Amino acid sequence: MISDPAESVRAHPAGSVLGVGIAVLDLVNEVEVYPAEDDEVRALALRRVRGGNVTNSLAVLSQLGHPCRWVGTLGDDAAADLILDDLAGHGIEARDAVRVPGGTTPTSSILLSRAGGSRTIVHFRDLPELSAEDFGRVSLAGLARVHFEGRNPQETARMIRRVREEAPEVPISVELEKHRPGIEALLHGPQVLLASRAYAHAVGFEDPDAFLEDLLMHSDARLCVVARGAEGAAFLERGGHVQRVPAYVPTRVVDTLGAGDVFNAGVIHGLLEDLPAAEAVEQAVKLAGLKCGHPGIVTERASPPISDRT
Ligand SMILES: Nc1ncnc2c1ncn2[C@@H]1O[C@H](COP(=O)(O)OP(=O)(O)O)[C@@H](O)[C@H]1O
Ligand SMILES: O=P(O)(O)OC[C@@]1(O)O[C@H](CO)[C@@H](O)[C@@H]1O
Repeated sequence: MISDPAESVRAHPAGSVLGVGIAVLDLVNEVEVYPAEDDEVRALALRRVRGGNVTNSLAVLSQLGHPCRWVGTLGDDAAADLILDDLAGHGIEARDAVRVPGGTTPTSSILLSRAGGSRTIVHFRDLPELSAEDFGRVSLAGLARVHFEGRNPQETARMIRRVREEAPEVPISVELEKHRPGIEALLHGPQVLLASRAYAHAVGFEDPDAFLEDLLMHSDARLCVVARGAEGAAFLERGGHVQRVPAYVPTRVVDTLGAGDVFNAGVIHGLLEDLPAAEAVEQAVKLAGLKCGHPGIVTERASPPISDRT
């Protein structure tokens, strides 16, 4: 399993992490090098696994000892069964998941290049997303934290409002992975915003400092973080200044699929452990870096933790 920050893992009976977002069937084809258009190449390996940003993050959080719950929509197909089995195997509670009659579970066809460890994702989705009405049926009792994918902004903004009103003591984080129309509606309410570099670019920023200052100014978050791929991450706390954290470079980058999801889990883990923001981001960078040197998000539950190989 991915380890290191996990070395300090303790049991977390205090409350669970509720993750809200899509679950996906990932068809991961490992190839020697990324092919050219109209090429025909043999894959070296094929994995059919559960994916999706929030469920990936929950799988890591569960591995780190946090009780986890997921809510989102699923199709009416074998992929949904695979996803539910996998979540159950990770001890992630999914009883609030909404199965859409006749629906197809979102599917990502992924090429993972062994040459560079990069992942290229072609994502298919026509499944309706979780509505605020569905979320209204989800119990907010016993939560330590809620983490939302920044998608379906109008509905997600209503879900955030519900958490603020009914469980004001529960901290909220939102992932800003892609810029979507109306996403600004998600900047008010969450204490923590976790952005990707792609999001920063999409809203017009190359420079992480300027991006984080702008994001903090236009939100009421107390912590804004941006993941920067092989350049690591940067963060800004309200009242502080931007700090950059260099990437943790594994011996060899073999698989960056889900690095952002692992990174987000690392930050959330740090905050659940009451670490200062700098330490939470540092250990998230380390966790994500370790993950890049290792195939998959979490390995077989039976296998021993990988150690820090540098
Ligand atoms: N090539 C890499 N080497 C080391 N760490 C990496 C590498 N790529 C990503 N990371 C780590 O993973 C985090 C998330 O990476 P990012 O590329 O933003 O995610 P994704 O593309 O999966 O959304 C980064 O902040 C960094 O800490
Ligand atoms: O590599 P990333 O971007 O961190 O995330 C990968 C991933 O969560 O994103 C897709 C959904 O958008 C999933 O198919 C896949 O598992």
